[in-house]
Amino acid sequence: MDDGVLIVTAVPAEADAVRAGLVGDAVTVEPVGVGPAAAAAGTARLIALAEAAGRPYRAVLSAGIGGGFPGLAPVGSIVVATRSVAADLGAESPDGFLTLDELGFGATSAPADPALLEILRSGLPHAVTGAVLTLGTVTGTTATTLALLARHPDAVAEAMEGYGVAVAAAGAGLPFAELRAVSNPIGPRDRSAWRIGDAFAALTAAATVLGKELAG
Ligand SMILES: O=C(O)c1cccc(C(=O)CC[C@H]2O[C@@H](n3cnc4c(=O)[nH]cnc43)[C@H](O)[C@@H]2O)c1
Repeated sequence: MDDGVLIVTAVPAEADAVRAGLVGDAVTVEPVGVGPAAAAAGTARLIALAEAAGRPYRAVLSAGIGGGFPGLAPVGSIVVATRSVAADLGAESPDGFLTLDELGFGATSAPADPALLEILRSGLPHAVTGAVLTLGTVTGTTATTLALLARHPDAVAEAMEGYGVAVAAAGAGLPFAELRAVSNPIGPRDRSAWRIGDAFAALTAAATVLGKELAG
């Protein structure tokens, strides 16, 4: 017997929004904290606890709100990640940013599991798909927005946890995917432009569909 699918969010309000769309107990939703370190540590702990209880998860999703790149992922839209990228993990140099891969220390891009990605895309046909960047610092200037897009032309959104959840899932040999509801445009910081309620509503609607797709 397995414990189904684990959906990891950053904060309790995101977990509540996801749970509000779910029926049954095939999906477990847990908040583990903001940022990639909390996400990796919290996810690894939840996976280990489930394994120790003899009810291992069969897949792990990172879900929550996120920023959308203007013109690519509008506020209120749902984003399905083709890959989750640790976009600020590396080194600055006079010639530009060097990724961890370029430094020879490992991969900074975690691709979505192909089967999970197909489930998300077919269940959410209106979702925007593309790379979702994981950042330790929320982008707040046009310069950083443009630099990120130049380094990652396939990026459509950013958040703070996906890559961390992916590392924990990979460590346990579990399939991984990331889903985001866009709460704000990426760019010059304007907290008044955040539409967190709209994003939570989109998250609940997406969970309603996914609960059925993931239960099988
Ligand atoms: O308003 C602030 O100053 C502020 C600073 C840091 C984080 C927050 C959050 O509310 C983030 C919580 C959660 O939301 C995700 N998120 C949402 N929008 C973005 C974004 O544009 N860039 C990165 N992350 C974003 C993130 O995954 C956090 O867990 C508020």
